[in-house]
Amino acid sequence: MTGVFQGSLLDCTGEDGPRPLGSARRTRLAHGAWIDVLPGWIPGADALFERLLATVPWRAESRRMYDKVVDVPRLLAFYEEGSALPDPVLDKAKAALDAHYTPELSEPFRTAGLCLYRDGRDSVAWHGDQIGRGATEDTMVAILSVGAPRSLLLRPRDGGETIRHDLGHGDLIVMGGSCQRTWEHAIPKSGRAAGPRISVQFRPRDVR
Ligand SMILES: O=C(O)CCC(=O)C(=O)O
Ligand SMILES: [Fe+2]
Repeated sequence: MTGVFQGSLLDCTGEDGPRPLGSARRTRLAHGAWIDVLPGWIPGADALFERLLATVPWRAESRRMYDKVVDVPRLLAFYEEGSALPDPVLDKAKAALDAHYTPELSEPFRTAGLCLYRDGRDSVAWHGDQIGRGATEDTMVAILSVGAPRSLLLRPRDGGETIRHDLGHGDLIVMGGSCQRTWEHAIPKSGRAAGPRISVQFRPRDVR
């Protein structure tokens, strides 16, 4: 969470596998939402970033906005339930998330969405992951960030202060409880020179 220094330091420890999720710090938010944050969760995150950048079949998407078709400002890849993830480190990450969160979530994470923010002009607008059950039920979305840190913002839907976490280099954030329906999140455009970042979102079935 604190950027290049911490990312590189943890990369040098030679540990194998994700750090224990028991050390994630939980912050309870308004309306029954919460976030868990664990900086430097994945050792070797900078190498993982390079591999994902090179091997994932990144797609550009466009979306209709009123009467215009606009490019989505980031590249995407989606791994459906049951499909092989693009890197063995992501299998380990998913297994660790399942082992830690299944008692609370009552189901495993099933899908992995990947976003590539090529530079500070790429972004995602304010939204909740509300396609499917996230609109009506408590759930979890776990996001692993690799590459250069970008700010992930969270704000309550009904107004209130915005929370910011700078995430990259193997950091983990898990959004839980009512977070997808009572809060919104965004990765705003950045005027500062921002290097590329990849996020991997693990979600349960029928949450998107
Ligand atoms: O890149 C991120 O950390 C957030 C991505 C996101 O919110 C989404 O794809 O729904
Ligand atoms: Fe999202």
